[in-house]
Amino acid sequence: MMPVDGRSIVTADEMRAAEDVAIAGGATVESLMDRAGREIATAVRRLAGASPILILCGPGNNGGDGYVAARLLKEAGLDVRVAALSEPRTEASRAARHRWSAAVEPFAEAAPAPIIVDALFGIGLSRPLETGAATKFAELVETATLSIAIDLPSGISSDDGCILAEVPSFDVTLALGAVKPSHLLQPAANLCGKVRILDIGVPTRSRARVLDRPALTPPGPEAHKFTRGMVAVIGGAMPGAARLASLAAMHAGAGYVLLLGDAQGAPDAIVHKPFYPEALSDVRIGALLVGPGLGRDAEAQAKLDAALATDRPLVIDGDALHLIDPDAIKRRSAPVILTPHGGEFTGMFGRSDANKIDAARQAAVRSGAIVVFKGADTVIAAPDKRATVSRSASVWLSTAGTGDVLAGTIAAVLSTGIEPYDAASAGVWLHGDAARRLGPAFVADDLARALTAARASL
Ligand SMILES: NC(=O)C1=CN([C@@H]2O[C@H](COP(=O)(O)OP(=O)(O)OC[C@H]3O[C@@H](n4cnc5c(N)ncnc54)[C@H](OP(=O)(O)O)[C@@H]3O)[C@@H](O)[C@H]2O)[C@@H](O)CC1
Ligand SMILES: Nc1ncnc2c1ncn2[C@@H]1O[C@H](COP(=O)(O)OP(=O)(O)O)[C@@H](O)[C@H]1O
Ligand SMILES: [K+]
Repeated sequence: MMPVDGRSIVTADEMRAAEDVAIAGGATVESLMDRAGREIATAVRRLAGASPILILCGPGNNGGDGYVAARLLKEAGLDVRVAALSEPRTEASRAARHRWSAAVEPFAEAAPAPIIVDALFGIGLSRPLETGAATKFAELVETATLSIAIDLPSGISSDDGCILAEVPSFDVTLALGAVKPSHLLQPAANLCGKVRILDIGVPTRSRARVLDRPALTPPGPEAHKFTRGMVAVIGGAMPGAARLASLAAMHAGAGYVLLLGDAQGAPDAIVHKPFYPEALSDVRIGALLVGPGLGRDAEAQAKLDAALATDRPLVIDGDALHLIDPDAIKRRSAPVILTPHGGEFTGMFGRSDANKIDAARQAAVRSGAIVVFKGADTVIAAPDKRATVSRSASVWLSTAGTGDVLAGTIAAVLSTGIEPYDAASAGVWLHGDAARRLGPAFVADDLARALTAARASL
């Protein structure tokens, strides 16, 4: 059972293609199912101890995995029952069913059990479960003391984070071979519980990964405040937002933070001046941040235009995202990182039918910028189609000002000269780690200060 951080995210089609490569290399569907069933049995045994187990099997290969695991668990002496939604329909799952020597209970009549293993549907789910089956399924899962989904909780589609039927929430999901987008994308991700990967011997390839702890180095003995990274933050109509971003940049490790705007109440370490355009051409600026609390009037537009006209790496957030045209960003030669939440993203790029990973990728291609599409499932995407998805760090991030803190954090990492995609990813990780450290009901100011501990942990 492997943790998911840093691992590839694979769509259903990419998983099937990987399976085809394995089969072309001499494996068979039966041998893959045998390996998957063995890994599942080992994991379930570890999780379930000696408690009685009910395995729910569907008609496809997900069900086949369930029959194999049931047989192995029974051979190991555990109390295992199987209930099937319908007869197996694939050759491999029929063979697996055949080797299960005990009874198969009708799904509708299955009695509850302390441990429920859901092997109804995996990546092959094509429509919602029928109402009766969905109700029975929810009852069995909700009354269990431990519920384990094989590959995916049945009723969520693999690639877009959508829930097709009413799906109960699981304690553990065992992803076969690789995580799928719906293990990370909301709302489906919230039903998966703890996600662990089982190695089924099928190598996978993908341009998308789960966010991992970054490798940031501490300053060396030769460091001084400007080599550590200088961040300039442009203030505006709502000065608190730029102050929060500046505070975050300092606590995330910037060597020097210049706040061009109202700094009333900000720590003395933050250098502040009224905004003047020439300040932006200081070559020591490693990252310029514009947008938090900027306002949306002509003055705000003039500040944004001045920032765009520089050759400094730029983070664009908040109000500035409402003022900017994605095509104008593409004309810029210095790096740009955009940090929209859902509303800002739609305002800039329009509504998309693509899943959140592909929508972020398309936006990155269109703008030529790194796009940090925020939410409980933040996606970081690059114009070359790399994408990283963050697991939800803390639901308590849903409070005003945490986006300003993220923008300042990313600017601090970017100012050190790190590649923009890596800087955005590291910033999202630091932000999430600071939130995890704080627990419930923090405010954005606390979050900015907690970045010191997050940065120190690397
Ligand atoms: N990839 C790999 O490397 C490996 C994959 N493995 C495993 O295989 C799984 C994928 O197997 P799979 O393709 O057979 O799909 P699966 O999810 O079992 O269901 C498809 C069946 O369900 C049916 N059906 C769909 N929706 C329905 C509904 N609402 N209500 C009723 N029926 C519905 C659908 O019918 P159809 O849509 O064709 O009408 C079809 O008959 C994968 O998740 C993993 O567990 C491992 O064994 C080994 C290595
Ligand atoms: N429910 C949630 N779970 C996890 N993270 C969240 C949730 N809601 C918001 N966030 C995170 O909190 C931050 C909020 O940013 P944003 O909406 O721009 O806030 P603000 O504009 O008030 O600063 C983002 O980093 C986002 O990913
Ligand atoms: K399943």
